Amino acid sequence: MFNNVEFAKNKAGKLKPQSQSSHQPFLITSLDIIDASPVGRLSVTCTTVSCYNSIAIESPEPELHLIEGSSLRLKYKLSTEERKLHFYKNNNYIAETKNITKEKSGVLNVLTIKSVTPEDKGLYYAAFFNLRSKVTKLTVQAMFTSDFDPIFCIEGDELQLKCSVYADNIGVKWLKNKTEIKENEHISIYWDGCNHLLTFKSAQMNDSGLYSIVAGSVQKQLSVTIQALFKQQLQSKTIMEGLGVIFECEIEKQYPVEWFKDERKVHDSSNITIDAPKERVYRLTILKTTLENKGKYEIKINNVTSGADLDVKEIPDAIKEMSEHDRIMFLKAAKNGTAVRYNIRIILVGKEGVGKTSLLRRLMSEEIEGVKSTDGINIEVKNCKIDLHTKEWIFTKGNKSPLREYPSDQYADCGFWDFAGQKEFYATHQTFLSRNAIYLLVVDVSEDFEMNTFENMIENQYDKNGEYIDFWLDNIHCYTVNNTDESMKSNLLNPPVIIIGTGMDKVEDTGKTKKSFEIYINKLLRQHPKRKHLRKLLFLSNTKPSEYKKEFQTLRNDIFERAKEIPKWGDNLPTRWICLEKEIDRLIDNKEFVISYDMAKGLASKCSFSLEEVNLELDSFLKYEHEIGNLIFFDDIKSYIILEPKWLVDVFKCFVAPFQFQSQFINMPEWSLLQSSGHLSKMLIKKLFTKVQVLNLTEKEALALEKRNEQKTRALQILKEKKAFALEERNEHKTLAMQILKEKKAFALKIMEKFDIIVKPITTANNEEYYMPCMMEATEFNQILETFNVRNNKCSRTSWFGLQFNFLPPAFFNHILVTFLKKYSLSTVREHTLAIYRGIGVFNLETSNCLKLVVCLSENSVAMQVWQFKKGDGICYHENRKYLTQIVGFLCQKYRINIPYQCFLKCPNGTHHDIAERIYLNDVSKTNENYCSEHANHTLDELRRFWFKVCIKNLRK
Ligand SMILES: Nc1nc2c(ncn2[C@@H]2O[C@H](COP(=O)(O)OP(=O)(O)OP(=O)(O)O)[C@@H](O)[C@H]2O)c(=O)[nH]1
Repeated sequence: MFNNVEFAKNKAGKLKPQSQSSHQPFLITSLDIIDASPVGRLSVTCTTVSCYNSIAIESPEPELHLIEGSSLRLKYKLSTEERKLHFYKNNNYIAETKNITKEKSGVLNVLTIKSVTPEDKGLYYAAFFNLRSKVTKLTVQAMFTSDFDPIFCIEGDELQLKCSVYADNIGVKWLKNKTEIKENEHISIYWDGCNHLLTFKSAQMNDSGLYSIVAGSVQKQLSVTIQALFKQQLQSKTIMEGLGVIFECEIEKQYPVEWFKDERKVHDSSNITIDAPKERVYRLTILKTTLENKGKYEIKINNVTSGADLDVKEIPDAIKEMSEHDRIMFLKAAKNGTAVRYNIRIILVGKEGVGKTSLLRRLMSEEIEGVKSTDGINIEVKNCKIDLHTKEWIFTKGNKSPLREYPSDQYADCGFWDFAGQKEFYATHQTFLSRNAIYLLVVDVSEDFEMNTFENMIENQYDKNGEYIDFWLDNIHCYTVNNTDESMKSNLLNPPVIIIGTGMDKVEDTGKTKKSFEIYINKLLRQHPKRKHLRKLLFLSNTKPSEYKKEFQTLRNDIFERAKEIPKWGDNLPTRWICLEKEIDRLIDNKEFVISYDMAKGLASKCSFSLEEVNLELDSFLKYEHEIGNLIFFDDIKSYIILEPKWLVDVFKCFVAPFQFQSQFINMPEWSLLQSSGHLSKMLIKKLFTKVQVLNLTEKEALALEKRNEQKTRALQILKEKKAFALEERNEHKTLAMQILKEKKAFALKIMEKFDIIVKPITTANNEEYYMPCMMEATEFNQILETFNVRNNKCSRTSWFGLQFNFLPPAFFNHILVTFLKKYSLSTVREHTLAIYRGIGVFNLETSNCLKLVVCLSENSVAMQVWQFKKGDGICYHENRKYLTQIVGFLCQKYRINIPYQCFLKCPNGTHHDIAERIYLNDVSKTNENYCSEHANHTLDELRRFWFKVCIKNLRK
């Protein structure tokens, strides 16, 4: 029995002896509670007690001091092998973990902690029931004496990772993603005694992550977060040349900055401002971009760079050549975005019946059965698309989607204009020719192509192929445009011309024909600059093509390649302008060939043209479209816009009728009056208009046209809703439609007037009478001399003064003559008939009618002379001479054609059209002693005194 043994209530609620009076181990197998008082003390009776007098525990040292990371082995020896010890730390049972193992081997009980940490410090012992070992006090020295709090750093700033170890002889390794970090130009590793430092000179975004710091066998982790410096990066921009652009970025914290363009530092200049930062927002502004501003822009802040590209789109050439106001309107529209679009205009020219229409059909993959030479003046327009990447040509056939639905940045718009070859049309062709086109000059090589040059143009003698080639190349050369880099390199001129020799099926020896045609073209063009337009000679047969029609595919490829040489290829336009172009295409698809300005305004609003300035922007748009040949618009006759040249051709062809088609006018006495006097009577105008289909609709057609054209739903709605008033409304509507037709007729006349096809000479009393000199029959010059009795002794003639052009397009003379008609009063013959003839006008220089100025067209020349029916000695007509040269200068500017000329004089009785005796004013070999070889009695001074006040020698200087 044991008395006075104290028990304490252990955690598990069991009673355990607290202290023992004897050191003998004992085992209580049953315990009877005898008396429960006093509180906290129990009187117990032990019924069975077993004692293990022989059991003892041998303990490790009472104190141990370890370094973090080293291992701890506590070895306890139990005097019996049969029993196993349990281990405790700070009175808590120690369970096994990866790091903690317990082993028993015979009497040996070992507790192992593989790698100790400071958390392992405490009091350790082993126990077997209430038998306990001695306590071992473990202390652990931490390897790292610093904390490892997460680090936040801004990109570009210096990033430092620090740690301290407990002793100065301990090495530290820095790792990221299990790879040891080594020193390099951006990273330095440093230690000073116990302190270690890893430094990144400029933190990068990819420096974020979890770092490991290893000392001995201890590894710590450190989280690093790099915050992007730029809250808002620079954005790449595309801008139209002339517009301003701002590069802007926002950063986390304010730093000094530097801007670069293509790696060169950018400084403030008159066109570039670099703003001081506002609320961490940095800005570089280019006030007005030019093509030189294209490039890569970068801002460097604290070693971090944000970059963006600036693409400056070139203003289309056509816009550059327009007024300042139009350029401003264009740029305003471009601010809302631009897009690129590719247009190709192909103009087929050549003599009638050479196969232009057939060739066009072949190019469009159509059959040519039933193609006949066109009756009179005509124009056929066809469109297709070309895939810019695959170069595939897409035509609308069957149910395919309309061409306008192909995206304009991936497909080129290809428009063909096929002119009928009748030469009378040449009076008006300038309206349709464009500087931005590819010309297919079609020649039937089976015909005789020997050349006579186009002598006596006025008398309609263009009969040889060569004359046509020469004529068209001269005309096209007038439209020479600025060249692209590409064409400049190859010393070529735009617009490009491809000569297509058709009719190869009709020749016997194709090789010989090709060869002689090539030799012929070479001879024809010699060194003339017009030859630089020529890109290729292609020979084919429209009627008997090769098996796979390869020649037409070759031509398609050539067209596509040539298109790229034209300056307007890939023009960037405001997106809303492209939208309006598509709206116009839609109208053309619906056969609307002419629309009112109001209707165009409606479409422009639909395409988001600026509301306040819709008229101004629309005008600029229309001028541009006119310039590139997409439509016909005149700033001074705005009421209508011609969307398809066919409409204008229809009008022109009823007035400017080729000779062989004039039989249709046989029943019109007014037509013969026109031919003899040039007078275009009101009755004739009315009759001619009846032949223009679009201006001569039935009431029903007019009504339908009106409904479509103007989209005036008002009338329609009323018709629908108020059937009772239907009749009345219809009548009203009909009147409106007729009114529109009347307006269109007036517009057509104005256009013809604008093109100098018809003119109101100032002579006519009420100034309402039109004349059309180009349709008059030719009159012999001698006959005119007779009519005015010029050979009479009372009349003296001045010398001729004239301009000799390299090439004078017939329409150009028309313009000159009409300009004279607007300034000078025409002489009259037999009081009523105006002295106007085909290519000739006789004007009164003063009210007494004693001085008459005659202006004549001859081959490539304009010449004038004054008939003096009074003593005109000493009068100098230098003002009239200047007027002629001024007109030519003005017309060249107006029609943007470049036709060089030289001035000449000729003796009074000489024939103005004969080149032989002309004395050219820039020919210094001629001296005053030169006599006219035709009459051998006038000196140069005698010839010039009529036209020049200053000495001719001075003039040459
Ligand atoms: N043998 C032959 N006949 C051709 C060739 N090309 C066209 N033709 C025929 O010549 C005639 C006139 O052809 P078009 O294509 O209308 O000629 P065009 O140049 O358009 O004529 P215009 O409209 O009057 O200017 C038609 O009967 C065609 O079949 C060709 O290469 N060989």
